[in-house]
Parts: sequence; C-alpha cells; structure tokens
Amino acid sequence: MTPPQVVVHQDQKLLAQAVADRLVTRIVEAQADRGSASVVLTGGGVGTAVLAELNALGARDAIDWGRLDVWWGDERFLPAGDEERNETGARGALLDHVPLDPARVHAMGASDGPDGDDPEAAAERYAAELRAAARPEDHGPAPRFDVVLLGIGPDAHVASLFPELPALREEERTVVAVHGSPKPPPVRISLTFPAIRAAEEVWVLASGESKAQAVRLALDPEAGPLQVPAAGARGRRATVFLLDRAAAAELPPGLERIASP
Ligand SMILES: O=C1O[C@H](COP(=O)(O)O)[C@@H](O)[C@H](O)[C@H]1O
Repeated sequence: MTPPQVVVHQDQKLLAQAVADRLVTRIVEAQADRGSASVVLTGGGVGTAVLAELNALGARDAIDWGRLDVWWGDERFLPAGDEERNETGARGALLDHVPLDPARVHAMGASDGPDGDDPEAAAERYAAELRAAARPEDHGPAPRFDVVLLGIGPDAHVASLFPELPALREEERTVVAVHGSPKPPPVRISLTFPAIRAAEEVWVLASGESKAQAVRLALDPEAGPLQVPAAGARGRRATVFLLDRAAAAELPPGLERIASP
C-alpha cells in the first residue's frame, strides 16, 4: 500500500470541481482499459457537490454512462426517497440526469424495501449483490472498485464507520448494519474496511475547518482505525486526500502535498 497523497484546493467549490474532473478522467481510463468502470459514492456535503459539478461538466459526455457501475459506501436506513438518504442526494445531483443503466445503479436497501425494517437483511442483500458483481480477477467477495469516494466527519468517520463501533472490527463481511450512529439517523448500512480496501483508489474528500483535526489524525501514521476510522481507509494502488485549505489547516508543514491555486 502506498502512502496517501494530499491535494489541497483553495475552497470547497474548486475542490468539488477538481474532484469531478479527476473522476471523469479515472472513469474514462478504466472504461478504455477494461470496457467498464465502477465507482462508490459517498453522501455528505462535498460528495454531493462533486456530483453536481460533474453534472455541469461538458466533459461528462466522455463517460460511457451505460458501462458504469455505481455503488454506495453507506446509506441511512430510511424509506426510499427520503431526503436524508444518500441515494436521494446523488440522484438529484447527477444520477437522474445521465443515461445510466438502471441495472448498474446499486442502491443500498431502504427501510420500506424488500427486507422491511431489517437492516441486517438489507446489508446481507447488498453483500450478495457485491459478490455477484465480483469477477474472478477481483479475487474476493467484492469488485475491485476503480474509485471509492469517502466523506469524512469531524469525528473522522468514513462511510458509516464511526469511532469505536463494532463495524470497524469486521474482517469478513463486506457490508454490515450499523446501530447507534452518533450522527442521525442512528441506523445505517455501511461497507466495511475489507470492501473499501479492495478498491484500486480511495479518495477522501474534506472541506471546512470542522474537518481539519480529523484530516490531521487520518494522515497520522500513529493513528489507529478504531479511534480514527479514516486512518483505515486505504486503496490498493492509491489513497488520495482531496482537501480545501480550511480542511488542510492542521496538517504538519513537512507533510508532502500538492497544492492547487
Ligand atoms: O453521514 C454521513 O456523513 C459523512 C460526511 O458528511 P459531511 O456532510 O460531513 O461531508 C458522509 O461521508 C457519509 O456518506 C454520510 O452518510
């Protein structure tokens, strides 16, 4: 595993635009190499802003949308269409505006879905969908996603992996139900570290001073993922922290970073 790279942009708008550009490039490259691409979306402020910027980009037409698999890193376990669901935000910002193949949009279960109000069953259903999508060359129970996008909370949570909760200790299952999330709503579904770490690239997105401490800890080689979940989110080929200046404010001066104007 290579050490994380850090890229700093001036503000949230420029950060979201730059990540959208980067995502187009990565998807197009993967489609050229393998014929299709896969991305894992995040909810949250910057994650949704990236999708809105991607929707506004002329370059979005370079993507073959019918050959893109869209997954989620986590979901709030609420009824379908609820404004608080990460899926709802992603659909409004981008997914409803591009010609995706609906069979390749892999939303996590809703609390009024086929499993009823049973998040464990919905998590197992998602794990089965990941297993079915994994190719022999992925050598595991989940696809080697091209890119996993992750927001980060002020408590350094990523996806719905919150400090000290049991989901962080999961070593086998790729998806789990999360109960007692300190950030509402309390019940969620989340990819686990084994699924996230199967990705080729993990991109951690952070904007604003409220994330500065979490970002510093996530990049501290001494930090452990049970207290600092973002410290455990790493890709096989690359891990990139894409930040705005406010989120990068507490990084030690020696840390290598690429700054943008
Ligand atoms: O609850 C969640 O929060 C995080 C971070 O959101 P932000 O608005 O502080 O950027 C997000 O990554 C996650 O997907 C979401 O469910």
